Amino acid sequence: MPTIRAPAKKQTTTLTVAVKCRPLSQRECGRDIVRVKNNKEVVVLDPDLSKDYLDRIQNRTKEKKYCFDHAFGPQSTNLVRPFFLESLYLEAFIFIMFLTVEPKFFLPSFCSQMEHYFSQEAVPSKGKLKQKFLLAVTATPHCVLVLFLRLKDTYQKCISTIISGVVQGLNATVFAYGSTGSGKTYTMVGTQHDPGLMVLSLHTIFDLIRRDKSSDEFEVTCSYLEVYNEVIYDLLEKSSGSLELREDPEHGIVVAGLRCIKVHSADKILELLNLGNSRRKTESTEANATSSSCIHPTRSHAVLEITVRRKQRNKYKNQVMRGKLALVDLAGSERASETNSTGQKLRDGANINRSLLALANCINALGKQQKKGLVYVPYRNSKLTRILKDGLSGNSQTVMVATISPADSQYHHTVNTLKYADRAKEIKTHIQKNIGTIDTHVSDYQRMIDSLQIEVCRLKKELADKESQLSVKPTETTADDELSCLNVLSQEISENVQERINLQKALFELEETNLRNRTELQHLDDAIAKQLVSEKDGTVSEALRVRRQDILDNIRDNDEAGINYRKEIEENEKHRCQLQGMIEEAIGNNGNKTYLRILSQYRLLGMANTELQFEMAMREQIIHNQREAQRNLWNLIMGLGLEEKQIFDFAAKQGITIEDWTVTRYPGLSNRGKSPNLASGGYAPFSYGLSINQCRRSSCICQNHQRVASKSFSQDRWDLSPTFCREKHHSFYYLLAHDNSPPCVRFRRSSDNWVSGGHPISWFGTPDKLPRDLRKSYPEITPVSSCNEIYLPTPALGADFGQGQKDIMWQNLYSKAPHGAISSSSQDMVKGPIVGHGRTVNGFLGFIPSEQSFSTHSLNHSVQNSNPSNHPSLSCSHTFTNQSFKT
Ligand SMILES: Nc1ncnc2c1ncn2[C@@H]1O[C@H](COP(=O)(O)OP(=O)(O)OP(=O)(O)O)[C@@H](O)[C@H]1O
Repeated sequence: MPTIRAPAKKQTTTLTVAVKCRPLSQRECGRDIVRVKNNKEVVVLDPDLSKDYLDRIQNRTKEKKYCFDHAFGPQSTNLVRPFFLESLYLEAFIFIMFLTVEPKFFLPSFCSQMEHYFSQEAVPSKGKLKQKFLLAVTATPHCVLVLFLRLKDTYQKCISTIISGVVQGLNATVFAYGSTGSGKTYTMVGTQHDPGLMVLSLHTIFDLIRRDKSSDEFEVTCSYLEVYNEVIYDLLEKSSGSLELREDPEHGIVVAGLRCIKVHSADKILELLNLGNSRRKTESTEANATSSSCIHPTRSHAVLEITVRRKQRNKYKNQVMRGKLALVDLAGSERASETNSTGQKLRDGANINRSLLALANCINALGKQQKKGLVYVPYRNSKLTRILKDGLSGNSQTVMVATISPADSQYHHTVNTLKYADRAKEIKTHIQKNIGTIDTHVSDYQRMIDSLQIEVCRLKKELADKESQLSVKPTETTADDELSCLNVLSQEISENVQERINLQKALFELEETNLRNRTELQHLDDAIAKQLVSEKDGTVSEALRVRRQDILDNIRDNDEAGINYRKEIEENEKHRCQLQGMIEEAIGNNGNKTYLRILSQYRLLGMANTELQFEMAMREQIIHNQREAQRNLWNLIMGLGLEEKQIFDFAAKQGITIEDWTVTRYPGLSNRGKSPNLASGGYAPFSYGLSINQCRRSSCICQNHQRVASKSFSQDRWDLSPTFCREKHHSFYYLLAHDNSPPCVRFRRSSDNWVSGGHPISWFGTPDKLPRDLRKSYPEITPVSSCNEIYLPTPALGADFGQGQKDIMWQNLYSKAPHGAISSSSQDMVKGPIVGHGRTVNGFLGFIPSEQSFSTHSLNHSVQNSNPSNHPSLSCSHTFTNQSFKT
């Protein structure tokens, strides 16, 4: 029996930002300009002491003040404070001494004693006692409060809560950001006497595992990598080559080939950590030689990743929770121009700054996003931001530790760091337990990759055999030359493919962002129109207008970025054609054609493998959407106010088992009518998935709330049904209307068509857009066969969005092709069974006929073509159509 599980609850949280100011070092002979107040406020004084009183009171100073979740002054250490160093401990000490010398206060009859002292004149030393009593009364809450705050102040407290989450299957990221020599490594790695966050968190993890009372099985693994010059190296390997980033549907961004070591104690990881640290790239720069206390600044970004797998032994036996803790020590954020570096050093600086600039841009965009709507976040601009993507906006509880120096010479760096930290406060992440599930089509892809890899191995072997045969031939040198030329070409072509994949993914994300922006714009327009109608004087709320303008700006910015990406893809394509031509020529001119052909085939297979991985990444997005849809379905079920029993009965009738029911109580949706979308007739902010079914086939989330017309054969009129949901999910396609006619239309996927059986026959499209004369000529749709086949006119859907589909061939909509027909463009009619379709881009529905074979050339076409159904993401998958879309 198929099973469904209630989705894990998602919790939105903001980034925790802590600032740590290191002590002034002996090498720095400047002034201390940083003040930390109340463990939260950071004041940076104006470094210019010559400013007169007037300047200061008129606020013409460069003094800056920021407030954060935590702020640590120069005296703070990574774990505990030295005793008696701080006034708190002194206060506490005095108080304890006071209590010890006055044992009467410990008596149980404390209150009555006090009454006695103050009511009876007989007590000779009343004045002294009263004084002591008042001191005790005022000191107690003060000490307790300050003690509490100070205890919270330690780093252990600051991050231990998120670390306990890692053992429960949550993700967490901690990264230190700051200029060179500001104390990032000290904070993250620490010293023997003052261990850093990496060490402390490891101890916490193992402590938690040791203290765990359940019978669950734990497995801790760790990896340590560095990003240097935009190249990823494994710090746990002695001489690691460069590693590639890959997007895994289940685990997010992963580094292919990175060593992951199983560890059983914190000490073992510390050993590895020390080993890895000794391999990090360090350099001495001008900036540091003069201005900082750091002699060998690190030039790379280091990421320690600790994964805790928890195999449950209770009733959810097959569940595996997987928590991930990423601890990141970034390189210094100073600008390359400030380091007076040249040559290799300048290149390092530029690359470090490229990563940090990309990180800063992501922080800026994410910060802006919280205030202004959806902004494209350029994660793809550097390896670092791709690695940190989850930590910045995805499923992770994240702590940013901004490190600063108190020296006046570092004023600009300090203020810059604090500015970014301040923006980062706005960033929101969504945490959710990583509970292991197995997705069938993901494993299908994995199987395909595996078989491709086997094929690659076979060819490799064949190649080696050929090579050994060739090595005895006299024409060795010429062959070698040609080979090395071919190698260079192949290398270039694989880089070219990688670049194109990155560009397409970026474009895809960008369009997703803008799609959501457009949906919000539509909602805003509706809201503004409603307000205009209801308010007679025609005044529209300023907030709505401002928001609308912001979204329009974002759309424009994103569109511009999209145009650039498209241009880059075109360039990339041209380059690829040139390279391919050169390879062909090289093969043609060569005597050892068979060998070269194998070599070329081997390279191409490697590329196919890469493209397949890209395809997997796209699928991941679709899976993500499906999960989102499933979550919304749960919301919807909860919103219907049905009894638990009713839902279980219904599910049982459909042959579905519901697992883990308890976690699905979503706030605000517990009662019928509470859902704003259902009750008010407004549009739902997201697509609501409405299918639970056993078969997992192709999938697609469609644009929500598009007006759809349906025509019932019993009545002779069109019913305009503005849907609040329109979604095809797995092998069904659902439509719900706000009103009651028809309340729900469901399309089932038959062996080769979409069938609407038992429900009114419906036509998808927008009749108001249907030209009048055509309406006359095609007054109704005739079912093609007895099983009520229907056609989904994709151009008509596109037309609803005004996406350049003016000349729609309406006759296509009524074609009576024997196997069902869906046009993949406005002009062509493609015959053949529909095996699935891709995804909506700008509200456009794209279908892929299974029997149509696409060449890589279609990619080129799709990039230039304004038809959104030919989106590059779809085209890329065309290469694999026959395997990947047939289910
Ligand atoms: N909280 C602190 N207490 C005492 N010393 C500190 C503290 N923070 C940093 N330092 C000292 O300041 C110097 C610079 O620190 P660190 O190497 O951690 O800087 P960094 O920001 O990691 O530099 P880079 O960007 O080059 O990696 C070191 O000598 C370190 O011992």
